[in-house]
Amino acid sequence: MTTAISFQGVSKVFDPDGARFQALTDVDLDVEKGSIFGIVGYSGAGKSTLLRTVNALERPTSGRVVVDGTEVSTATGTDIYRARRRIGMVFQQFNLLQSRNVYKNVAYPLALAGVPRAEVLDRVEELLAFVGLTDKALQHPRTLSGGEKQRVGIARALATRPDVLLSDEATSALDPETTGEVVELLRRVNEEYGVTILLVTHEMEVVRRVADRVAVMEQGRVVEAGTVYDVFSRPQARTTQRFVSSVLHHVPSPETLDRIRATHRGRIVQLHVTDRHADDAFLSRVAREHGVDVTVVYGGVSELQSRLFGSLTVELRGSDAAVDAAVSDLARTTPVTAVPPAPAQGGARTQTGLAPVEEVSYA
Ligand SMILES: Nc1ncnc2c1ncn2[C@@H]1O[C@H](COP(=O)(O)OP(=O)(O)OP(=O)(O)O)[C@@H](O)[C@H]1O
Repeated sequence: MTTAISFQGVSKVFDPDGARFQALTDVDLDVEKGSIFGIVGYSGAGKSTLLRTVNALERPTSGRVVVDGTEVSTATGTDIYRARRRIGMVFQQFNLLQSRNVYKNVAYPLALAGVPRAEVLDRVEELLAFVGLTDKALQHPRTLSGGEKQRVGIARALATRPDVLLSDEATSALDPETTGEVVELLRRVNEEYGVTILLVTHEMEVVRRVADRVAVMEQGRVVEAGTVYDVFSRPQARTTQRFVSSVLHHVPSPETLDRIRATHRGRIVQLHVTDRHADDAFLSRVAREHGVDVTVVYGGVSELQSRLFGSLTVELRGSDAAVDAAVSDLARTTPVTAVPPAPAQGGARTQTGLAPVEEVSYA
């Protein structure tokens, strides 16, 4: 893989007025050229600080940040100026110049770079057409909707033909429909201009829709990273499980599980479904071969990056030996988690809703 952005042991300590605060600790990540890489985490996790090291708006206290071969973390003078021209940025609050119209906002970085006027005109026209705002060129930002303002922000960020686009919560101020439009636009920026996108968000749905890979941050550290498929289908860290459960509803909440338990007296297990099961009537085969009844009592299957994944909660009924054999058989192709009887009223519950307490894994 060709690496566009490399974070190598990046740590950042803020020390305003002696109040030392460690915002980043030993972050190691590589972002592949031409990919969309999501960084998620709750407020204060250090996402923006990490993003801002890429264009040297923040300097690491230790470690290195390398963008297309240039070590931006130590670059100064013309080196940093040159590196920044290759890196665009969009912000949650758009950061448009209110006194200038849409055309002049998009033209601004080109004017700063001393690009000849005729060239500026061509580039701005092209970009306004790309983001669908040709007819708004002479309007001022205050007359635009949030989605339109962000499209101006994206056009402006692309003006100098960057290789990398940094998106800092670009959709967080937008409603869900407008978020979808902006996410779609980011996908086109990636596909049509080949721009590598590093995208900070607290919205897992945005990552699900558009990112190739994702890193989950907590208290300044990366707690999990991988392809979007792997992270969504088998989240490991508790924070990741919370984020994933906010957008996927394949797994019953503890309350729903209690209700299921009350009406289904057989053995209840939860199964991960992956694309290994795509054309496989695995449940009916297991039922037939082991002479057990299998009923799906909860679950769902989604498609992510053109691959299947999900979770099924099933009830198995038959003799203990037959059910044991069926569970062992299922566990050969998928992780199986046994669901114990519902706890008595007031009993402990998991916080995430991803799996009941005292689960027994057969995987
Ligand atoms: N210039 C600064 N001086 C002191 N502390 C800072 C500074 N910038 C950020 N921090 C602190 O570093 C921590 C991480 O902030 P950061 O903005 O990177 O988090 P985040 O994950 O992007 O969260 P949010 O989405 O709320 O911005 C926060 O506790 C924040 O208060």
